[in-house]
Amino acid sequence: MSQLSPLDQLVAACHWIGAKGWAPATGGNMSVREDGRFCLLSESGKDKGSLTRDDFIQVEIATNSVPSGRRPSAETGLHTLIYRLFPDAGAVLHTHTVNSTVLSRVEKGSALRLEGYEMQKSLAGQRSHLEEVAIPVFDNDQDIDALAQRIEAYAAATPFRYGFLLRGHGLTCWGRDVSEARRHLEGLEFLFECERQRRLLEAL
Ligand SMILES: CSCCC(=O)C(=O)COP(=O)(O)O
Ligand SMILES: [Zn+2]
Repeated sequence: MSQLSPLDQLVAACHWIGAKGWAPATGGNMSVREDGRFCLLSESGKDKGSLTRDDFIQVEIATNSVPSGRRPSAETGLHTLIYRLFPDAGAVLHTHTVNSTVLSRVEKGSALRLEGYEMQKSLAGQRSHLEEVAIPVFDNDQDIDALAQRIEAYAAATPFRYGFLLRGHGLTCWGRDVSEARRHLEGLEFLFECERQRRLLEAL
């Protein structure tokens, strides 16, 4: 059990993500739920690998309103959507990795289907490599409200867990707390690397 506060755990996760090279330039954004009403979101335009506690901004989950008047992530609407859709979600991590950027473009369908990998068990509730894990892939959009509406409509028809890919953009994933969100990010990123290698080798 970590002695760090959830925000300090999130700051540590951001540094870890930065060290992995998973949030190049100013890419990526991260948040943690405070309670049923508010979350704390990374400030827009910063290097997410060097964030401190002061770089997180309180946002109202229901309305996206920002009491401080500061500028949280441009993708705030995706984080708040996740907190509304998944009441158990306690932290959200969005990264721009090469694997998630490329695979989401190569995959032309509406989901990346992972099957046959022991590491699927890094995802909460997965018990066997024989089960399929479907990670939805949504076309990217600069209109975050429109994108959030598309994701919400998809989720109503096709329930999913863990995260989603934005085509040519990256992965957004979550967990019940920062620790689980980190595990899901690391597990999914490993699975994406495997899937990229498998597709490359099987094309030979
Ligand atoms: C070069 S990053 C483009 C914007 C983006 O996709 C991202 O994740 C970072 O945006 P933010 O407003 O959260 O800094
Ligand atoms: Zn992004």
